[in-house]
Amino acid sequence: MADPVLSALHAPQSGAPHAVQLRGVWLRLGREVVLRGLDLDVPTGSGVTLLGENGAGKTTLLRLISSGLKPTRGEGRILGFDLRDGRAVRDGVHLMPVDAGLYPDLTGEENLNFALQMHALKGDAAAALQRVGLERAAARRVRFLSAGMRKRLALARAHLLARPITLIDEPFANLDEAGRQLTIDLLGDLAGRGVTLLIAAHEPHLARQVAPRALRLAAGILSEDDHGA
Ligand SMILES: Nc1ncnc2c1ncn2[C@@H]1O[C@H](COP(=O)(O)OP(=O)(O)OP(=O)(O)O)[C@@H](O)[C@H]1O
Repeated sequence: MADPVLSALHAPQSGAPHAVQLRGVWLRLGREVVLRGLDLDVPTGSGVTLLGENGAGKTTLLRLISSGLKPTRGEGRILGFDLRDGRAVRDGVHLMPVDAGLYPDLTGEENLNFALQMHALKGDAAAALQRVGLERAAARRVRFLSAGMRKRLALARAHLLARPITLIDEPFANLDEAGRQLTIDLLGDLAGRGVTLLIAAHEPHLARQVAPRALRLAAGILSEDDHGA
């Protein structure tokens, strides 16, 4: 028998179709209940800035949307797929984690080409490295790059993959002024191409330039934030 909640989520919406839909999502990690009954609708092609204090659950929510964590309770659809269908969800979603999530023993260029291969995509890794000012890091192993250089490389990867849902955890950390502007340019470019962006950040004035809608996580509850601009 069809699950009534999932069926309702799957039903045509009156407005734009949604890239992300969550209904009554709870998530417990160890002894802690991090998410408490979240409802969320993110229209396809829109941008959301996710705010909240350290430990509020922003990373946890991004991991849930990317299928890296399963809800303890509740339902959801990501690009129309059941939230629990990890294989389908992962193909359409890219998560750039806060530590960049690169392979330290591969070079910059190898990291980009490997990511393209994993998604059966073609792309110009050399041009992507040039765009983020990392031409000279192309042949260097990631373990020898600085934190800011890794962040630039991870941004280049997110831009190159341009997955329909792109989740970015703290894109501005470790970056210099030019790197922050570059990040806004690259993420703005993705937004302009119709990518749905969710950005967890402590710099709402920067993130909201490309992901204007602000949501705040506090005590496991998600609410609209009109004061984050
Ligand atoms: N693997 C884990 N096991 C148990 N608890 C965890 C685990 N990962 C995270 N937590 C807890 O979940 C809560 C939310 O953490 P999360 O990393 O999602 O917060 P955040 O909003 O991203 O914080 P920050 O702004 O510091 O990056 C924290 O209290 C954290 O201790």
